[in-house]
Amino acid sequence: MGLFGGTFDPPHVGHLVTAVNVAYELDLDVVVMMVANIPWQKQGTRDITGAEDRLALVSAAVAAVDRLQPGRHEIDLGGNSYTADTLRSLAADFPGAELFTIVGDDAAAGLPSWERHEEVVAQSRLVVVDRPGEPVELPGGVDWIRVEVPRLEVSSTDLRARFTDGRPLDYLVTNPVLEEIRRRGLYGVPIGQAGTDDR
Ligand SMILES: Nc1ncnc2c1ncn2[C@@H]1O[C@H](COP(=O)(O)OP(=O)(O)OP(=O)(O)O)[C@@H](O)[C@H]1O
Ligand SMILES: O=C(O)c1ccc[n+]([C@@H]2O[C@H](COP(=O)([O-])O)[C@@H](O)[C@H]2O)c1
Repeated sequence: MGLFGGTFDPPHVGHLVTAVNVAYELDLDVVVMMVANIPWQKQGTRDITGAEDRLALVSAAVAAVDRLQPGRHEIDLGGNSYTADTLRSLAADFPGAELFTIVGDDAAAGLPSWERHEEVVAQSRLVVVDRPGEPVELPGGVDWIRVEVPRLEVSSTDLRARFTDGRPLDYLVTNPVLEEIRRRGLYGVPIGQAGTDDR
């Protein structure tokens, strides 16, 4: 089972392409896209969309995708989200499952700063995918599994900026996610904006 966690504010095609390709390459039955409740290292740097809204976007993103599932364990655990606790919770729910923690190389570089990171390494195999840009030095002492996936220069930060300044979102974010954003009036988009639905 793969654990692919994130803030997903919002989820984009870079996340989805990563998750399906890692599932395929490592022959994982399921990859859980785990929505961080409080991404403590990002908190304070900007306003973060509510966790239930972000979960609804991830649910919309993966609804039609085999092997991908939305995860609400971190929301249910509450408070700051620590991957060490998430892995424990998944291990309790799926006894005996081999766990793979999947991260982009930017997140991988930060592993030593994670809460009880040695537990993360002990409880799971660490999988890293490269994002576009400068190669990142991976923390030592970890037997990283590197998986090549199509590198897409997409980030949630860029998408939020596009919502603000009106640049196109097409092909960077999937239509079900855009519809859910409109339904919920997130990122400054008027609720039920014309062209989607009238709710
Ligand atoms: N384009 C991408 N390709 C591969 N992995 C990605 C990509 N974007 C994000 N990731 C990985 O997905 C996980 C969750 O990322 P996150 O939700 O923070 O997205 P983000 O686009 O980096 O967000 P932000 O721009 O707000 O920091 C992290 O492991 C991150 O490295
Ligand atoms: O466990 C931690 O302390 C920890 C600190 C920072 C990030 N993480 C995890 O790394 C993943 C990517 O995080 P982020 O903040 O880039 O969305 C996500 O699963 C987070 O829960 C985990």
